[in-house]
Amino acid sequence: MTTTLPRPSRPSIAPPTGPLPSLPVPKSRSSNISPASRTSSASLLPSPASATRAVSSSALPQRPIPKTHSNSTSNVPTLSANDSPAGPLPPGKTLRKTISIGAFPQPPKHVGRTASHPPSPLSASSTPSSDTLDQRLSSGSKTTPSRTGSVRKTVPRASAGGRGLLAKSPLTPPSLLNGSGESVSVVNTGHLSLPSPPQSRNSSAQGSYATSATTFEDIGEDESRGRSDSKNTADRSSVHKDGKGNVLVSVRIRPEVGTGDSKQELDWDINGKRSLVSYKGREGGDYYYDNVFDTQDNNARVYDAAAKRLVRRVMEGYHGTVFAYGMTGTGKTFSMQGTATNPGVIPLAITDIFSYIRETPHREFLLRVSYLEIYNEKIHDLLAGPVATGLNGQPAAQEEIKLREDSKRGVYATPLKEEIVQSPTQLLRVIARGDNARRVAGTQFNVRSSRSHAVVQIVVESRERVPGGVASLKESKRSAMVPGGVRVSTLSLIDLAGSEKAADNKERRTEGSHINKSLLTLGTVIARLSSDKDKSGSDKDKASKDKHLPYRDSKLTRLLQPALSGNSLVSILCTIQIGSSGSIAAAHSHTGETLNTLKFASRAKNNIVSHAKKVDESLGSGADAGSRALLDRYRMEIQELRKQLEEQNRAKESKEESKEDEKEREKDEEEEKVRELEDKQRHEEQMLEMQLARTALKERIEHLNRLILSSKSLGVNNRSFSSMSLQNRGSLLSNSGEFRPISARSSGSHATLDVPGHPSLPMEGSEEGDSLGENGDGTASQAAQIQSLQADLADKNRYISTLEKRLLQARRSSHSRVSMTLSHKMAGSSEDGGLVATIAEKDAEILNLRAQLEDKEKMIAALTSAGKKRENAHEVGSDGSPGSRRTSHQRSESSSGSLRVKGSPINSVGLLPQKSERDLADVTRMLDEMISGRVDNANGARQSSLRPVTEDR
Ligand SMILES: Nc1ncnc2c1ncn2[C@@H]1O[C@H](COP(=O)(O)OP(=O)(O)OP(=O)(O)O)[C@@H](O)[C@H]1O
Repeated sequence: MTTTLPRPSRPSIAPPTGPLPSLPVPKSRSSNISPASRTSSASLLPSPASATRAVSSSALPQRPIPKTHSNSTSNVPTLSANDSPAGPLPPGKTLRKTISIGAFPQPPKHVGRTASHPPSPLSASSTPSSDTLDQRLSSGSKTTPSRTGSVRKTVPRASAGGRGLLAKSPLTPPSLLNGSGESVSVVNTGHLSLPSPPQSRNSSAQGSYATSATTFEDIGEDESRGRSDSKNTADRSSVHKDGKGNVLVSVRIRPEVGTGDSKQELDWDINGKRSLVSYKGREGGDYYYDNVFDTQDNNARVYDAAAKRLVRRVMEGYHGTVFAYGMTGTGKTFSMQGTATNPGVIPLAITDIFSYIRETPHREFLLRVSYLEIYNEKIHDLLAGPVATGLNGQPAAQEEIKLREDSKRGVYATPLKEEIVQSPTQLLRVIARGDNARRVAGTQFNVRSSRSHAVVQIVVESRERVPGGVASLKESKRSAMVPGGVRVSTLSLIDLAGSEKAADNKERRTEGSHINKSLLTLGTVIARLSSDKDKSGSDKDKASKDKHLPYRDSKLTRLLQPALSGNSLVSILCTIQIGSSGSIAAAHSHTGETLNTLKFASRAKNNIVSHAKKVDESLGSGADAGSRALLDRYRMEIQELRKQLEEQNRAKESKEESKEDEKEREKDEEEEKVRELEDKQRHEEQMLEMQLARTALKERIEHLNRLILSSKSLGVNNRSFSSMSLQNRGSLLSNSGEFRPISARSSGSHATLDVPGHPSLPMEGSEEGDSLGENGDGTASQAAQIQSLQADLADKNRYISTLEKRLLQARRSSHSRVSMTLSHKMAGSSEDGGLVATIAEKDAEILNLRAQLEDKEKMIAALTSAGKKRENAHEVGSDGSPGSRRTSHQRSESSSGSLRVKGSPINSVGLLPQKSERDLADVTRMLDEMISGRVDNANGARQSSLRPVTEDR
């Protein structure tokens, strides 16, 4: 099984808690109310129609007084023995002397019925006990020797009669199904509030349904338990053979209203225990039926004996039909619907249906209900709701409901609304709604006479549940297998309109003629069933027989065709009224009608042959969608929906996956952005660092340039002095012309960057105490200068290497992090170009600095060698030449003199030997060239290197 269909509310053991259907006001409708005005029928206030009826009812005595119809031109079907299509019956002869009994319920032996203690509607079944049956069967006589249990002896008339009429009086409690909102009382009675008939109504295995598991194929067995005499054994065999056991006929006598102690009543003998009705008057005789209910029997007993078993069979898969037949006002509606305190066949069947469902956990059920009426030979849907009003204020034309026939469904009305119901309360509400819409009117004989035949159809679909619990249910769902087919059976509960004499009112007369005509057709069909039954043995014959039967003469017989022709289990409840509380004429009329009803019942019992079989379980597949059981269609729909759900789930999952992907992508993008931001920040930091480094470098270069320029300017202006300048490098010439050795380092101090390890330099213009040297001849000063220059050089070297390192770092990080990351995005951008250019500049700067460094190293080397040579020369001079020790003044003079005489500076001084002088001159020249050349280069480079930086800024 692939699906689990909605189950009727299982915990219905508890009383229904919801509000019960709003019940209609009695007499709220009349036949002169058009279908369009049906809506008003639900009103709780008396309607004009009810007022009309009130008048008509008040015009009548408390109980309708039948008129004398001796010379009436009535069109009532008078199915007397003489004019019966079945042929005349001999006077005084019963139509049926032996009966087919107990086809439906088998009475529990312990349950008996006593006249003084009418059974409670909730008590166990009170069908006649087997003793009674035995007694009845053993009598076998036309006359009834014993009057035990007869109406005369046992009926407390006043109370019974009072109950009868009051039920339909506007002041009396309304009918259970069409009363006026007696929901509380309904609940209080317990009939509907305890939807657990197994306990309350003894439908359990211990009760009257001890054989509930049997089917109608078991009927022979059931019957054999209820009969013992040979006569009935013979009858039983015939019953079993021809299927008459599937037809149950019961007669119910309505209690009298008023005193009712008329002579007519004395002519009747009602023996419920023997299921016998005896009439001693003209055309009298004994009439045996399956059940005879006397005036004390309540609806529960009627249901238990006449319908309960049939209802159970329907639940097991048989079609079943229960209908009430009888003269107007005899209690058909009372028996079918009942009252709040005395629920009838319909509500009791509903309770039993749900009890059965509760007791059958291995099957699942689906119930749908429809409710129609045949009024003036037209079918109306009682569940269709109010008829819409057209533009002209007239009721809109409704599609006519027609009867159709197919092999699967038999005869059915279409289009007809079907409602799926899931609880007894819901089903009762639906039926109450239909009752509200049904046409009723006050007549001479019944203040609330049904003017139509009403048909409630409950379709029961059921199928086996999946055995093995949830696991196998899942398994079968997966394989889309259905464990069993769907069984569809129908329970038809029919309240016929009563046959009646011609009414004064024209409308009533029209209605009456239609009612009577259809009832006459019904009688005719049933009578002909009897005449044809011997001729038709086979199915083929049956079909040809059906053709000759006038089913189509009326809508009622057409609708009942499947039941009457044997496809259904049938239970007929005939209602009669034997007394007369009116005039003698009325009593006569009653007697005639009662006898007609009794004859109809006997013919039905004798003639209707039912071969009802359990319906086949259809697997649903193959059949067209329309004819498929709803349970099947639901299963397929559920499968389809489940498939859709799975697809939706899959789509949702993939959507969620892609959503997650997108989220991840977004996350990645965010991370990328953060990374880029960090890179950018780092880049900016590096740029700042580089700029700082560049500034420092620039200043350092300026400083160095200043130093170099001062040396150069000295060397360039006076070549001879340049040699001195080598000695006094870094010294400044005082205004007075005296040499005042000043540390060259001091001039650059202001520009010195705070380079780690760089010695702090003295302020510009400060003097060094030992600037003249310890000898005062400049030798020491030169050495000091050399030292100072060396220290300076070391500083520069360190600084340059620091700068180099930082530049290298900057370049690396720029290349790796910034340029690499951004190059693909910002390829060709001006910033990138600028960066590359900056790096190139830095490289050039480094190269320049390196070159300067080299120069300086060379200078130092030259100075060092010059210093050494001078020392040597000095040593030579001091060996023998006086005046070798000169004042600084003299030296300066000679120097200046040598400077002045370009090309022979040393000669002019004449202090150094020739070779040494030449060497020194070479060195000096070389230094001059180097300095001038390098400084020019450095200046050019500086300017070029500074330019972009300035531009950058
Ligand atoms: N067994 C009964 N016990 C008490 N009252 C009864 C019984 N049978 C019928 N009555 C009362 O008799 C009146 C007529 O009954 P009901 O309307 O059921 O007759 P009917 O056969 O349906 O008539 P119609 O064919 O005109 O519709 C109602 O007031 C009903 O309460």
